[in-house]
Amino acid sequence: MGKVIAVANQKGGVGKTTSAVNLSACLAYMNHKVLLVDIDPQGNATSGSGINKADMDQCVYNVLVEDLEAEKVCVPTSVENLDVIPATIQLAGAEIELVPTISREVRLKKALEPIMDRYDYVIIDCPPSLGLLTLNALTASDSVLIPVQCEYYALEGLSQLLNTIRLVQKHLNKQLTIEGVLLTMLDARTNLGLQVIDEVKKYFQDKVYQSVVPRNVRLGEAPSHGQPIIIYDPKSRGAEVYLDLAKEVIANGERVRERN
Ligand SMILES: Nc1ncnc2c1ncn2[C@@H]1O[C@H](COP(=O)(O)OP(=O)(O)OP(=O)(O)O)[C@@H](O)[C@H]1O
Ligand SMILES: [Mg+2]
Repeated sequence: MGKVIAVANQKGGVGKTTSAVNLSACLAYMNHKVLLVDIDPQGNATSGSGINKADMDQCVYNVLVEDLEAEKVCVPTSVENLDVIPATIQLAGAEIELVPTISREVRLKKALEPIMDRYDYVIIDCPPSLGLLTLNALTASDSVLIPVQCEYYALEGLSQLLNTIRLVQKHLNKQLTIEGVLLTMLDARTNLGLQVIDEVKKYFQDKVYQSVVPRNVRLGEAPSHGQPIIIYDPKSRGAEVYLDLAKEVIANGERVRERN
């Protein structure tokens, strides 16, 4: 049975999609079967993994709102072992349309159940909000990976996210844990970035990944070519760091299995 990891932070532009796409592609590159689920109406994880949104007449919206089987919208990517459940702008309506529906927070979890045994990892890219779409992701997940941008105000707003995680643990998904905190977009030339790393480590301690994602031009360019960094520029620093992150995620999973 695959492990489900939500990539979440309600703050916008902190590197959620970049991390979801590239962690997924690196896990797939390391021979794991991976499903990337885009539940952000912006659909950036969809286009970033090379899927043309204009070609899609169905997406995760139809799964969440109309009970379409997840496998009907699952598409392979040009990366071996990596499938995507895409999102298009149609999903923007779901946040409101789901409000009156039964079990509105468990729709994604239920939809993924029939295809879970096909994958080693399911990575969910969340929108920058703590609404019903993110709640669906947290309810469907074993753990949450939290990207934190190395900038002033980095920790601001995180208490809201942690609070939501606690509420989900209490009411919807007891199993949910914090997978890890990923520092992103570090500009190593500034002291500020290093200060933020210290501060985040003080707060989250051993939950912070050793891998820290630098600001890297190639990482910023890759989405416009519809390619994960491991394909776009496998020798770049960005590719190296996301491969290291994938190794940490795998190793952490093995440690947890040994403990249980
Ligand atoms: N390490 C990096 N180096 C350079 N550019 C980056 C890096 N990480 C992300 N970016 C760029 O920064 C922008 C925001 O990143 P991204 O889309 O991953 O954030 P997000 O948290 O998913 O945003 P949103 O909240 O809108 O969904 C994008 O243009 C992305 O290409
Ligand atoms: Mg995003």
